Amino acid sequence: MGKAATGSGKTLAYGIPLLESLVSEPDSSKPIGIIFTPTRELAQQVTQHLKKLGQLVIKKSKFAILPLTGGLSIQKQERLLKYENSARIVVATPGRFLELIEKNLDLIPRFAHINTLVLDEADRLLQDGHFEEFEKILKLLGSSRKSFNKIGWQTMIFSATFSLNLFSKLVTMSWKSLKKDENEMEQVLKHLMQKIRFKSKPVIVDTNSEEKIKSQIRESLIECGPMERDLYSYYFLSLYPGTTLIFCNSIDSVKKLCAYLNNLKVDAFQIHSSMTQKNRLRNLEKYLLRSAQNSSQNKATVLVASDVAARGLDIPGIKHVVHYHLPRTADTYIHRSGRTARAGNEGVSVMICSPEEAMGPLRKLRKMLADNTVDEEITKHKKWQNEVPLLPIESDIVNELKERSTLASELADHQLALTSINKEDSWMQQAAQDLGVDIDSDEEFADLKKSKKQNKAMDKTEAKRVKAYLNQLLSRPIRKDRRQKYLTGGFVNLADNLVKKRGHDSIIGHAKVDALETLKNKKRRN
Ligand SMILES: Nc1ncnc2c1ncn2[C@@H]1O[C@H](COP(=O)(O)OP(=O)(O)OP(=O)(O)O)[C@@H](O)[C@H]1O
Repeated sequence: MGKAATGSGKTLAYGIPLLESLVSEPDSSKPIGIIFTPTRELAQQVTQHLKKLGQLVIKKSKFAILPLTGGLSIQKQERLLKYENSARIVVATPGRFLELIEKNLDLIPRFAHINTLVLDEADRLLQDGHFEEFEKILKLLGSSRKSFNKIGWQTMIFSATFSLNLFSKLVTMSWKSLKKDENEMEQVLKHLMQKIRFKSKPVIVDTNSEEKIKSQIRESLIECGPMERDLYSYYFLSLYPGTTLIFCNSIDSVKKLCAYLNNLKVDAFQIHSSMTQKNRLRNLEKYLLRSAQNSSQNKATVLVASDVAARGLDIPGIKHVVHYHLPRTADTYIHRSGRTARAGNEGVSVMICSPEEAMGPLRKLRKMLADNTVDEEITKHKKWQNEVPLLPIESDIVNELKERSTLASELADHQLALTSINKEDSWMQQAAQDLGVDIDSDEEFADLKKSKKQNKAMDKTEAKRVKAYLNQLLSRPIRKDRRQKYLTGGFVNLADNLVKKRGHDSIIGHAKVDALETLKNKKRRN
């Protein structure tokens, strides 16, 4: 059982021994190990990671390390499984793996030969509803294995978090139900022993028993009204460009925020579970590519994501993680934040929350993340606000951004309403065609369509006008302290900064700033 901070290299901790086995048994076609991951993207990433590491030694088959995940063609996966020397190491999501072995029972004895079973992000299995498929797989492989009298395989489980408390819902959980962390590991072990049926107590390698959020992550907080999250996200991106990952709690918010940012000419891509797998992977690729182009120009590149991207993803160069909504549980907060500050780097994690959230869920979150090693007395008197510094907000810049933000938001609502109407329309057309009904002659259908359009979307000319006006606003540079009349007046000589290309790339009159440095300086002053 391996526990280590996010981004510390757990993949290779299990990957290297697996590859070693592969190299030491090059001529056998027997599977060596199965790695289970909770998401499809993570399975693809682990496959790439291991393939890269093994490229010089794995020569027998391109498919020796094979990802088997949902969302991609099962027929193709069935075909690849038949190739010689393929699937020596399988990286799978439990659902698809179960589907494959239930469909083709010959695969059960084949995979029952493995020596190693790895569960990445294993603590997810402790959560309700995540275990059934995995349990079925264990049963099928286990009973087949008995028939050829093999001793058990080695089970390795990994995560950055192993704690039952961390799964409690931050919104509904009461203060009293927060248990102290004593014997927490024991509780988790008991739980896992029942579920995974370890033969004996597992060896635990815990590289960070005290720290819950790694010290290379600078956390921070933006407090704003519940309807101002868009505006403050835009503010953050305008002031601190760089590769950023923004997490939202709902798919609708992901779609809206992505459209909103694109309207503001910020390069934003989205990823959420209701997209097709191909589009999810394509958007991740586009994000990586654009981020590489933009970082040389100091421009923001954003991935707006639901929690499908919270665990395990290793995207190089993410400087900032923004929690557009507070996550629902503390484990999600740790994993989301861990998408930055990877492989020894530093990074920033910013929570955007309303004052109401700050009084409830945020306080609970901070309590759960509090360092257990700190003297009880000190912790008791330590104000939770001190633990998460507020990000300094410059109200004149926020005011500058307000009008464009409102327009971009209206336009995004309009765009999303149009998309959903169009989708419904094509669905209705199809249904009508199937039933042999002429949809245009049906007044009820036409009225319904009309009222929906009136409720959600602007009319065409209005949308055009808003877009044109927004673009006009966007063509004007943002200026710090617009009250300063002349570029050469005031404390900061704006003209001089402009000529010498000093200062901020998109906010005239502002110094170049870096979120990480700002927070480091703030902490020093505190
Ligand atoms: N010894 C090393 N030296 C330098 N970089 C490393 C080393 N080991 C791993 N890395 C790199 O560190 C990054 C993070 O590794 P990995 O994705 O395995 O982290 P993790 O611990 O699984 O994180 P998470 O808990 O978020 O899944 C990867 O890009 C990996 O290539």
